[in-house]
Formats: sequence, C-alpha cells, structure tokens
Amino acid sequence: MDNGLYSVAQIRAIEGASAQATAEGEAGEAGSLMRRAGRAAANLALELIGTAREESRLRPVLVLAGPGNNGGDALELAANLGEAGVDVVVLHLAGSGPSSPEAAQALARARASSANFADVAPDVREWAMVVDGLFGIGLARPLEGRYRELVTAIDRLRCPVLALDVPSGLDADTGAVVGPGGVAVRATHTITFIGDKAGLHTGEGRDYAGVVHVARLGLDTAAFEPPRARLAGPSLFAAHLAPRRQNSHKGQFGDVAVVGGAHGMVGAAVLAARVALHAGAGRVFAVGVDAEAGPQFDPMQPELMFRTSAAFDTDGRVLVLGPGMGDSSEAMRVLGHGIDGASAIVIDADGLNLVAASTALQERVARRQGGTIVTPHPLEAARLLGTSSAEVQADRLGSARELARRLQAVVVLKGSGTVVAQPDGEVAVNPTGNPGLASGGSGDVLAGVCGALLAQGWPAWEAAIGAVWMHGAAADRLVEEGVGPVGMTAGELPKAVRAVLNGLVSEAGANRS
Ligand SMILES: NC(=O)C1=CN([C@@H]2O[C@H](COP(=O)(O)OP(=O)(O)OC[C@H]3O[C@@H](n4cnc5c(N)ncnc54)[C@H](O)[C@@H]3O)[C@@H](O)[C@H]2O)[C@@H](O)CC1
Ligand SMILES: Nc1ncnc2c1ncn2[C@@H]1O[C@H](COP(=O)(O)OP(=O)(O)O)[C@@H](O)[C@H]1O
Ligand SMILES: [K+]
Repeated sequence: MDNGLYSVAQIRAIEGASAQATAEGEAGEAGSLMRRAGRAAANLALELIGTAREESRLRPVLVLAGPGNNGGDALELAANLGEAGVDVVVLHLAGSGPSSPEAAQALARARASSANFADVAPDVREWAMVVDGLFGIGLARPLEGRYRELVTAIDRLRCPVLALDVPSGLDADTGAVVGPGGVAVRATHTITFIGDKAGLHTGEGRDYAGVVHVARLGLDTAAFEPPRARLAGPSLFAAHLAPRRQNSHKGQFGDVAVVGGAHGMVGAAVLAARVALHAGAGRVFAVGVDAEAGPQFDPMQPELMFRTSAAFDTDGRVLVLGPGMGDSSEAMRVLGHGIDGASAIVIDADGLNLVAASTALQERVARRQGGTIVTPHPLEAARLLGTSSAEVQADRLGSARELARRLQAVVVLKGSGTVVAQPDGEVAVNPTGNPGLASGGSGDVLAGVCGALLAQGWPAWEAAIGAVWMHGAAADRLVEEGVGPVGMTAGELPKAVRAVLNGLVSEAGANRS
C-alpha cells in the first residue's frame, strides 16, 4: 500500500514524466490523465449519490469548473455524469488566458454531453451533490470576487460536496487556507489524483477535505523518488508489536519515571503515569519536583510508585520530563540531569518551555545519544523556534522538520493531523484522533504512552508514531462508544489506549502464526 504523501512539486514532476512517456509512445492506461481523473471522480460521485436517499438521486448535480486544469477535470466529470444519465448543471468560470489542450477537449466533451451550462448557479435549493473543480494544486493566491462568493454559497448548502484533487482555497502542501483572509471549499469528500497530499490531513486540512480518496490514474508512483512524508498507520510500527512470551517478567518491559507534578499540577504527572502502566510499562514512578506537593499514593492506581526528584535515581529509567513540572530550580536541575543522561527521554510541556528559554539546554538536547522525543503543541513549538504559533501552523511539516533538525530529536508537533518528524526530514502525519482530545490533560496522556513504548524498547521514531496513532485511535474508539467528542476527558483515555494496543498486538500475532 502506498501511504506516501506527495508534495505539489513531486506531483508536477510525476505528471511531467508521464506526459513525456506518453509523447514517446509508451503504452499506459487509455486516455489523458485528465480523462482518467474525470472518469474516476465521476465513478466516485455516482457511488456517493447512489448511497444517498432515493429521492436525492433525482436531484441535479452542480459542477463548478475553474479556469485551469482542475476545471478540466470537472468538465470531464460532467461529461461522464451526463452520459450516465445524471441531471448536471455546469458553472464554468473560464479564465482570460488560453486553456490547456486537455481542458479544451474536456470543455468540448462536456458541451456535447447532456450537461446544461449556466452563467449563474440556478436557485436550486437541493442539489444531489456539488462538485468543486475550481482550483487544485495551481492555486496561487487567496480566493476573491466571484470565487469567494461561490465558496461562501456552497458552505450554506446541506448536500455532499466532492472536491477534485484539493478543496479549492486549501494549500495542498501545508493544510493551511491560502490567505491572508482566504476561504476554502469545505468538502465532505475529496478525490485526490496521482498521490495523496499532506495538506489534506493536517492543520485545517481534515476539516476542509472530509473523507480522502486517492485515484492514482494508472501511474506507478513507485517508479519515482519516494516521498519524504507518509500517512501514519500501524505498518510503520508493526515490527514492535510483539506478542508477549509466557515466560515474561516486569523487568523486561522497562521502568518509566514521569517527572513533574509541581504544586497545583500533580494531576498532569498522574495522568501520564497511569497511561504508562496501561500502555505496558513494567514499573511506573510518579516523581514530584516539589517535596511539599502531591500525593504519596494514587487510590485509583495503587500500582504507581510516588517519589520526590531530589531522592530519586533516574539512571536506567525512561524519563517523561515535564507534565506539570513548573520552572523551579529543582525542575531545571532534574531536567538537565535527564538530558545529559543516557536513558531515552520524552520532553513535554513545562520541560519544553525550559528548553526553549535556554540555548545551552537546546545544544545539550541535540548532543544526546539516547532516544529523544519532544512533544510540543504549536505554541510550545513556536517558543522553541523563536516564532509565533500562527507561523508554525502556516507550515506544520516545515516547522516540525526544522525543530527536529535543530534539536536532533524526534519531534511530535501536536494538533489535528499531528506531524512526527525526524532530524533527516522524514515525516509521518497522523490521521487518527478527534476534537475530544482538545481538553486539558490529553497531551500528558500522549507523553505517557511515548514513555511506555520507549521503556519496552521501541526506537524513538516508531515509539512516537505508535503513541500518536494509538492515542488518536483510542479517542476515536471512545467516540464510537458514545464517550465524546464533547466532554471526553483525558482520564478516560488510558483504558482505551490499552484496548487499541492489545488489538494491534493480537493482530500482529495472528499475522505471524
Ligand atoms: N496536468 C496533469 O497532468 C493533470 C492535472 N490535473 C488537474 O490539474 C490541476 C492543476 O491544474 P493547473 O495547474 O491548471 O491549476 P489549477 O486548475 O489549480 O488553477 C490554475 C489556474 O488558476 C489561476 N489561479 C490560481 N489561483 C487563483 C485565484 N486565487 N484566483 C483566480 N485564479 C487563480 C491560475 O492563474 C491558473 O490559470 C490539478 O490540481 C488536477 O486537478 C489532473 O487532471 C491530473 C493530471
Ligand atoms: N482537534 C484535535 N484533533 C485531533 N487531536 C487533537 C485535537 N486537539 C488536540 N488533539 C491532541 O490532543 C493532545 C493535546 O495536547 P496538549 O495541547 O499538550 O494538551 P494538554 O496541555 O491538555 O496536555 C495532543 O496529542 C493533540 O494532538
Ligand atoms: K478543487
């Protein structure tokens, strides 16, 4: 399965090579890429309309065709839908310049079909579907004027919206709406061509793209330079999902010490520690930096061992440094000691803010030998990069890569479509999770899962991807069970994470036997 996320530049290069091969007479699938794109999109549209209620099949489909080749795809789709007997209305917004030969052919085919061309969108309240073929990867500036009005009008409709290649107005590389002050089509489905694109899965992308379908148009992307980004999934960490041997003991599954829990913030460390147990760590310590603060015992999770940092030996233990740690001198001491030590570490929350405030600490992180995962949300990433969270969000992949390069660590840039980046620029974008996670404490839970997987011997890259994927999948599972997204609490995640992890382990075991 190709889980690659291709940049716009890569898609253009693949397109160019394919056009060259066709020109040189190499056999490929019949028809130009645009013909194939239009056909694939029409088939998906028919499928989606077919599954809608019976009466909606009789309603017309509105096709919006823009001035470039994305518009050409839309015109091909219109011709195909017309041939299939669907009532189609086309709104074609031709540009001032000449269109490509393929787009001109598509226009001729659509005009010759039963599709009706209109100058303004007819006042039909109930469309079976709207197809967005205004702009694709050629979008160069924010949508204005007539385009903007159309996008705003589509937003008010209550029917399926199928975007071709990319929802118009969205940047396919970054997942940001092209601005300043831009708008984008909010699609229920996107059919994207040749290869999947990161911008459909991160930042604003998940809200605008809806369900993403990939139509490869008969091209073999394996023949091209592999993409530097992929969609995260269990295949990226399956090698570490080992079923446990009968003859196991707790020493084999590692110690996790969650260091944090300053006065008033003990809950953060307790949440991370609880989930570390549920994600399979052998022994878990909650280590407070404030001798005066916090419990000695967790009545809900009596398996946890409580210690204070001044009297705790961190050697040989995976450290989760930061949940509720504050910025006291003891917090700074234990953080520095952990960074200089040989154990694998996770730096989160207050730990990240302390690192952001000290270039010397950043250099010490970059020099570490043991595995290092840092888990910033966009504001923490902005502090570490010396920029704003808006800048981070404008290019989530670029920001995560830059931070990973500077810190020589695996970076987990959190948020919708979490981005996991390696120092060499390799990236995974996570498709699981939902807004039920947007409440206090869920980041502490993620840090705890990272720690537990590191303690079980997973390398930092796989541990980060696995933790992020399972954390999101746990939240999705809770939503399926009616727990959220509204009102889901971080404390409900540990048992769901355990269920997801055991499901994956037993699947992996079944595949091996
Ligand atoms: N060339 C190919 O081989 C293929 C291209 N395909 C389609 O072609 C698309 C790319 O086509 P194009 O490169 O023509 O790009 P688009 O169709 O996305 O748009 C380009 C046109 O829009 C104008 N434009 C850009 N931003 C604008 C704005 N905000 N307001 C007004 N005008 C604006 C540009 O000046 C240009 O005329 C892909 O997304 C895909 O849908 C597919 O058919 C697959 C194969
Ligand atoms: N809308 C969302 N969709 C998917 N995941 C989300 C969403 N909002 C938050 N999350 C996830 O929830 C966690 C929140 O972490 P963080 O912002 O550090 O919260 P906290 O400070 O409460 O621990 C991260 O893993 C983040 O990716
Ligand atoms: K589009």
